Order: sequence, then structure tokens, then C-alpha cells
Amino acid sequence: MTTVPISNIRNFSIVAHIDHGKSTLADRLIQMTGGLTDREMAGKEQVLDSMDIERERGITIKAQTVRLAYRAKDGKDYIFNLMDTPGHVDFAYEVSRSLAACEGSLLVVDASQGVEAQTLANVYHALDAGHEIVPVLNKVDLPAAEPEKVKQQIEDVIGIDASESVMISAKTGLGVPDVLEAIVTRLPPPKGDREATLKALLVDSWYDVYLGVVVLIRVVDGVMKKGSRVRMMGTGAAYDIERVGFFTPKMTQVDELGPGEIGFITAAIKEVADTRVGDTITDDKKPVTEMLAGFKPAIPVVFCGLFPADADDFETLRAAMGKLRLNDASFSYEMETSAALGFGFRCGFLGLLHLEIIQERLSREFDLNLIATAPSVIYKMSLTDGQEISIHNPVDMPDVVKIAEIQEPWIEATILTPDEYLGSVLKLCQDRRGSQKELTYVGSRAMVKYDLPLNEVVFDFYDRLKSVSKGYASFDYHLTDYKPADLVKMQILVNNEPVDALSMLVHRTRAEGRGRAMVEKMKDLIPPHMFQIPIQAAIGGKVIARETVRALRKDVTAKCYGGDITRKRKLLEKQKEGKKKMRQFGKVDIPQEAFIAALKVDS
Ligand SMILES: Nc1nc2c(ncn2[C@@H]2O[C@H](COP(=O)(O)OP(=O)(O)OP(=O)(O)O)[C@@H](O)[C@H]2O)c(=O)[nH]1
Repeated sequence: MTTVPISNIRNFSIVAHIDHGKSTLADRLIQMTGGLTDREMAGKEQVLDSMDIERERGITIKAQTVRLAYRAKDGKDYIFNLMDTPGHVDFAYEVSRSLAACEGSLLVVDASQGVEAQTLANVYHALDAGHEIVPVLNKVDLPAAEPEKVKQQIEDVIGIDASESVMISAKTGLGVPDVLEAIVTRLPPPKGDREATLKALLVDSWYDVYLGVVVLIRVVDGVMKKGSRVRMMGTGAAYDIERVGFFTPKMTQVDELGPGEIGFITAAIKEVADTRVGDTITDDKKPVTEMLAGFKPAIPVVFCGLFPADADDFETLRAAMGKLRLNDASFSYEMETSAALGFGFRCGFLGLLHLEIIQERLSREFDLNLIATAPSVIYKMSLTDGQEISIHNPVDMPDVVKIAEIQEPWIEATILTPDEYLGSVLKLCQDRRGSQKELTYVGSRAMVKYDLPLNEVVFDFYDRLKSVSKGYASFDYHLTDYKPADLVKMQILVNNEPVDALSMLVHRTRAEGRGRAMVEKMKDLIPPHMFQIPIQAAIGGKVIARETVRALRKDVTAKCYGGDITRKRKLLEKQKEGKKKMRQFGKVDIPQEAFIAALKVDS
């Protein structure tokens, strides 16, 4: 690949709401600049989404970068570095990280859908990063496309000039050449000094089975050379650079990367955890004095316990978690024991989607059957003895008499919905203790801002929102602050024994409803035993809801009249099989589904 002067480099991201066509456009750009042959593209839907789950769910998780070579209409050769960014709210920190390495963004908006919650969130991130923005209206091939209306929306809501939006169909390829030209003519080149000391931004890092830890960098000043010795300023560690290169998306090695360039390096770095995203990489012998502005670290906000359904799988689970963590530093876990569920892990996630993805990968890639406990957020507690503590596991909650005050995290949510579902959306927010801040209109869609307790959102808010709006509402949120809350610890007692895995902190006013729903669900799912089993929801010593599983003697062989012994044995075997999926708790067997179902109730 040719080298070009810095004025012919363009570094950009594509920002969009989920499903507006970011990955499809990225693939088109790769294809049209010859990054991959048609044969390589075929059968490879969405080259940038590298993980299976990303592909299946159609969402981009890990930011990836490709270098494209483009000869523009002015006859000059350009290098494009395209950074793909995740579209989901849980991964907002990865978006801002990628944006810091670029000078411009293509803002992709589905011309049949218009501006959505994450269109706004992401474009604001891009504006914050000082980006030049080129609006691109996608899916103009659809009969429902209304590009003129959407242009107006972009101007009204985002406040940027949309008169020269590029109209495209990423699917058919229509208009995509205009996007390539717009990148050249409307986005600025990077700035940097080749003669200065090396200064590079550590954008991302991941583990590769063949290469070990791969570090994605953006060179700001100086030159990153193969064989040189560099220092990571944040961690203080020094390394000899083994490989330098970029992805086209195929890996291509070069001797050096100059200012303005984006690419990867490898060195004898053992673990992803040894690298700090946002760190400044410099010359080990003559380091620069000032570090680059880093990024906000990704902090887990949602926690839950994950336990193997079969206790024998604990070691497999431990190994699997270690593997996932190699490539996902934002996922954290520590060992936990539960009286009901045995050995497992308490895990931290960036959000609910992140939780679902990890859970799914564990079951799919590692063939693990898991039980997840109720998701929880981080609560701050002031104790009567003056101590301040943070807890994210209801099991750790101190005795109520020792607690002076509990505070819970709040978010500001932005929801866009077609008018006809507005009533249901407002009701949902209101039911979740929300307080409305703003209600405006974006074209024919209503945009509401709500303050909501995160605790109410982690349960099933997103699912509910999708269901009350038939999938049309979009949602984005960010954490705002902590506020005092009247929270209580609710326990579920089975046969008079508390089941720790089902404990949760709930708002006092919502405890009874949730408790009732949980015991009702459990009653239907716990099979009758030879004795009667009370199932209760309780706060402290006070029972707030109760159901009873009737006693029954379940003799599966009764029908066999003592005749055929092999048949009898078969039935007993079958019953034993069924038992394996149960958790013995005291004298009671609780089936796995009961745990899952109990936590899924919506009150
Ligand atoms: N009709 C039509 N469909 C398109 C067009 N571009 C993309 N799509 C379809 O829209 C869906 C979403 O496209 P993606 O490229 O996966 O969307 P994305 O924005 O990358 O989504 P995330 O990776 O989840 O952020 C896919 O089914 C595409 O085939 C287009 O121009 N016209």
C-alpha cells in the first residue's frame, strides 16, 4: 500500500443508531476501495463485526479499525482509517474512545426511521470530540424513506447543517461513491509532527490467539517503529515493539506508522489487563512530558451472580470467565458462594445488554448452563457509626438498624417514540418511579426525558419499553447522581428458609407487588413434595406475601402395577434425570427454571 502525506489521511468513524446501517455502509466502503475481493466479501456479511454473536444479533460490540486506500476524483491517493463503533448505549465509552482517535464522523440516519435516541447520543459524543460531521441518509431505496423530512429533523434536533446530506442505499451501493468523495473533501486531515518525539494514543487492545495482545494505536506525533523501545506512561511499563501494522481488514505488517496514522502494535505484553486504554505511548529513552487526555474508564454498573446449574461445572465456568475477560476488560468477576446455588461468581457489567451477551457467550461458546441471580446496581450506604460503604450484592447488606441512609444511582433517560405509544411509555416511566423532565416533538415522534432510578431500569425496563411501543421506541441513558432512597431488602423463603440467591433490594412501595408476583411464580414451578411447602416473601421478619405448594406423593411407578421391572427402572431413571436439573434446598428441590422465572416477573 502506498504511503501518502499526512494531508491525504482521513480518520473517521461512523455514528448511528442501532440498525440504521452503519456496518452495511462500512462493508461497502471496504468493498469499493478494494480492501477485500468480492469473493472474500461473499459469505462474509459485515466484515467488521468479527464475533459470532455480534453477527447473529446484528450488533457491533468491539470497535475495529480498517485502513482503506482510495484514489479520489482529484487524482490523488488517500488513506482512510475507518473506525467502527458500537451502537448500543451500554458501550458508549467505546464510542467516545474511538472518536478521540479521529477527526470526523459520518452520521448515518435511516431515512425511513429518522433520528433516534442513540443517533442523538452518538452525534453529541462526536461533536464533543470536535468532529466535522457529514450527515448520510441511508436506506433511500425503501419506499418508506422520507429523506427531506429527516434532513429537517437533523437540523431541528441536532442543530447541524443537513442540506448537503449524502443520500445513499448502503444495501444496493447507490450513492456510496459520493460518501467516499465527501470523506476527502469535507473531513479534515489529521495534524501531527513527524520530527517530534513519539506520542501515540492507546485506543484499544485485545487478545489474539496467534499474536498475543494486540494494541490499537493512533500516532499523534513522531513515528512508531518496529524494533523500537516504547514506554506506556500510565502503567510505566516499557516494551520492545515486535510488529507494527494495520488491517485492510486483512492484517498487513509495515516497518512504521507515522503521525496521523492508526494501526496496531504487538510486543511481549502478557495480558490485556497490562494495557490501559487511553494511555499515552512514548519513546522509552526520551519520553514526552505531557500525557494525552485519556478516557473515562469503563465502570461496571450492573451486577449479578452467575452460578453453574450443575455444580460440577464450576471449574469450567471459572476457566470460561477467565477467557472472556481476556478480551473484555470491562467485565469483572469474583468468586461468590450461595447457600442455594453453591459456588459461583459475582459479575459486573456495563449494562443489561452486556450482561446478556456475556451470559449468552458462556452458554454458547462454553456450553454452560447457568443460573443468574437478580441484577443489582451499586448502592451507597451511610452507617450509624459514620462509615460509608458501597454494596452491589443484597447478601452483603448490613443489619437495617445499622444503616442511617441508603442512596441509589439515578439516570437521565431519553426516549423517542411514535406518538401513539407515548401514553404507555409515560405510564411505564411513571410506574418505575420516574420523574418527567421534558417532553418535546421531533417531527412526528415524541422525545421524553425522564429521571429514573437505575434499579428500576435494570430489571426489565428495556424489554417492557420495546413491548409497550411494539419495538418502535428507542432509549438512551447516562448516570447522573445518587439520591437517598427508601429501599428494603426483600427475601424469599422456601419452607421457612431464606433463599439468598433470590434476595433483592427494592423500593418499599414496590416490595409487596414484586414479592407477590415472585411467590406466585415460584408456587407454580416448585413441584409438589411429600410435605407442604410455604413460599413467602418477607422484609425483615415481616411476611408480605405467601403461597403454599400442596403436599403430594409423586410415585411415578404407581401406574406400573409391579409388573415390568425394566420399565419401572426406566421411569425411576427418568425421574432422577429430572432431579439433576433441580437445586436441593433444605428438604426442597427447586427447579432451575424457578430461579430464572422468579426474577423475570414484571409487577
Ligand atoms: N433496505 C435497506 N436496508 C439496509 C440498508 N442498509 C442497511 N440495511 C439493513 O438494515 C439492517 C441493519 O444494518 P446494519 O448495517 O447491521 O446496522 P448497524 O447500524 O451496523 O447496526 P449495529 O451494528 O447493531 O449498530 C440490516 O438488515 C441491513 O441489511 C439500505 O440501504 N437499504
